[in-house]
Amino acid sequence: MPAPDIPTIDISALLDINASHADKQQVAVALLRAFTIYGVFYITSPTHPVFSTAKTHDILDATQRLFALDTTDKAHIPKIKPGGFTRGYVPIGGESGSTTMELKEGFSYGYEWSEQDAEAKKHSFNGLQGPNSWPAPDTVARLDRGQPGSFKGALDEFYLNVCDIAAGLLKGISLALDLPESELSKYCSSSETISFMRLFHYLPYADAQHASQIGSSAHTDWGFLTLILSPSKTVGLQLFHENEWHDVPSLENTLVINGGDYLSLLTGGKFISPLHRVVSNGKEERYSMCCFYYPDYDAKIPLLVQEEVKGQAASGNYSLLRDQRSEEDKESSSGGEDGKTVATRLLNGETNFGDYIVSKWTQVYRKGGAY
Ligand SMILES: O=C(O)CCC(=O)C(=O)O
Ligand SMILES: [Fe+2]
Repeated sequence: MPAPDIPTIDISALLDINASHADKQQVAVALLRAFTIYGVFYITSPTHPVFSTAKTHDILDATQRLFALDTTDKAHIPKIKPGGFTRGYVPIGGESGSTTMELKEGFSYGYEWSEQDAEAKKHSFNGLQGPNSWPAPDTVARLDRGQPGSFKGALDEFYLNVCDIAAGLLKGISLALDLPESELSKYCSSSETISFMRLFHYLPYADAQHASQIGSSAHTDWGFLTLILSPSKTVGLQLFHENEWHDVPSLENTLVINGGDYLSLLTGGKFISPLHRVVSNGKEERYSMCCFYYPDYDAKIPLLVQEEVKGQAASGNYSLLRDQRSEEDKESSSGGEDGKTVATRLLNGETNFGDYIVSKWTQVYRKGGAY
């Protein structure tokens, strides 16, 4: 299906501390429309480095070099583990949001603590904070291609820049909700230390029905915002809108924004957390760089919309509130609280966002995985 008329919004005013209130308000109006009709849209800001062809090339190049490593090098990158804190290599089949095999490999990294900070903080890290898991130093040196520090440098810079863009977007979203500009930032005082970036390499598969294999199963994202760069022009991300799947093709010098479940719940469902998936055209590989921007670890669902939120939860469309464990894991676990009970505690403000997300990552972890 051709894509619906998904807008591209120039968010420059939200990134410029000297912008006028009227300019920011204009962006807020566009955001309100995009979030309430689609939940997915493109953003750009022509003078910001993230939206430049040169920086897009750098980050794609670093991503492709990483996934081009041979099996032995990849085997030395620590693999993601169950338990919530997701850093390191995601092998093919090592994760799924459903019972379908997801044909992708990934690399997950986030805030780069200096060694001293990591050492000093190690006893007080929350369940979503901790040091990154990079490839072995000799592998990183090869990825640097003669320019020491360039590989990690490109990835770190991209992550921090994208977090800044997310923080800017929150101002516009606050205005779109008729709240003071700084309102939603209150829930994100240390978001960049628990949010993270995932680099993905999707492999082609032949199943045109996407039943036995898929790139990423149909799901909604759990957090505040997801910001996606995918320089490949091939088929990939799709949005479920008005009962049909629509392609969301990459557009030059833009990021795709996906509203997350947390944001949708804050707004009592007014802002859509869209159902989306990643599929293959059977021929081409695809690369994407996705930043999952979270609220603070101890954020709750604010009381302001609590009653409406309970209503939304009953409709059951959020992946955040669904049990995404494999059938095997559901069968083997007995006794503990079921997913629904824990989700209700989140909605009642009895559970932190962070503690809850830790349990979600464990749900989508799959044993094994191939290189
Ligand atoms: O790779 C993409 O474009 C999106 C991936 C995605 O939806 C996810 O990992 O949550
Ligand atoms: Fe997603």
